Amino acid sequence: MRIAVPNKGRLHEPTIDLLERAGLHIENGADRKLYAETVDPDVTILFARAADIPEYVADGAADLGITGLDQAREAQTDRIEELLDLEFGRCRLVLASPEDGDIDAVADLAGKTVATEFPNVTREFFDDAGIEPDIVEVTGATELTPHVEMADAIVDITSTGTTLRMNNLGVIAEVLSSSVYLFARDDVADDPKVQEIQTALSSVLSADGKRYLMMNVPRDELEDVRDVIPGLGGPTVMDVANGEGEKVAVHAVVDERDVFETITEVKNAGASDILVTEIERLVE
Ligand SMILES: Nc1ncnc2c1ncn2[C@@H]1O[C@H](COP(=O)(O)OP(=O)(O)OP(=O)(O)O)[C@@H](O)[C@H]1O
Ligand SMILES: O=P(O)(O)OC[C@H]1O[C@H](OP(=O)(O)OP(=O)(O)O)[C@H](O)[C@@H]1O
Ligand SMILES: [Mg+2]
Repeated sequence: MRIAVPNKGRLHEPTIDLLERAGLHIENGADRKLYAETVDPDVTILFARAADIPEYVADGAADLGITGLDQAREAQTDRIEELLDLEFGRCRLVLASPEDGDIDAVADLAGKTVATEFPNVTREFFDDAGIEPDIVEVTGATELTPHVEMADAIVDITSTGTTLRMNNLGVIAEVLSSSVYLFARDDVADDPKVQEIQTALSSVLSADGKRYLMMNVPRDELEDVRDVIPGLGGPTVMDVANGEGEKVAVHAVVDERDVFETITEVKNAGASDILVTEIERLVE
């Protein structure tokens, strides 16, 4: 099984980090290497440009890919499936034009020029709007093009909005909302190994923002403590060795945001020896 992941740029680090946290430790990867083995002898990592990854997967060079949804849409292939939203690399593809110009609406672009790194997604957007502007493909610094009379508007990525603001561009419409996904070629999407990888990645996302809470509770106070523990399916209750049946251990998965308040509440309800730990993975 081969997974294509971004070789550089902003998606590289978080992708590697996610694979590591999912237990797919990379064994012999080195800077500038194009592939690497993992702890799982059946899983190899290929390093490719974020924009090329959908193509790699569709063509069979890789079986799985991790890249932005925007890139997958731009590749216009029906051979890849979106398996899992990995919840990072969140951004929007937007149509934007100079704040001080006369383009204020999608309809104003009839007969005009739009510059973008995403010509296919852009064409589809304008097709849906029933408008046919000229589309000029660029490979970066798209925000510059309206200021040098190359284009009347752009379709480009924005997240914080800083780049648009700095270049005096205003958003006219959203074209696509994107984040990084795990993709698979359609003929391997149901493969057990693919499912295994999907479960491993998903378990990292499920653990995000969760904490594991452990405490000892006198058996008489168990109901009071149980009442104040929020979250996931109720706590696990176990007898404490040598506790002579008077105390039980209570374990629970709690939302990180609830931990502070919960500790005070369980303590007031009679719990002691309270431990809070991080959770690496949570397979639901
Ligand atoms: N500003 C941003 N905020 C969040 N996600 C972004 C942003 N810019 C790009 N992305 C996401 O990252 C993907 C890769 O971006 P891009 O192709 O620009 O690579 P890069 O990280 O800039 O590296 P390089 O251009 O050097 O290959 C985009 O397709 C998009 O999904
Ligand atoms: O809304 P913002 O937070 O300002 O982000 C938007 C910018 O981020 C991306 O560029 P990137 O930094 O990846 O540079 P690049 O053009 O070299 O890819 C994108 O192409 C925008 O220019
Ligand atoms: Mg970029």
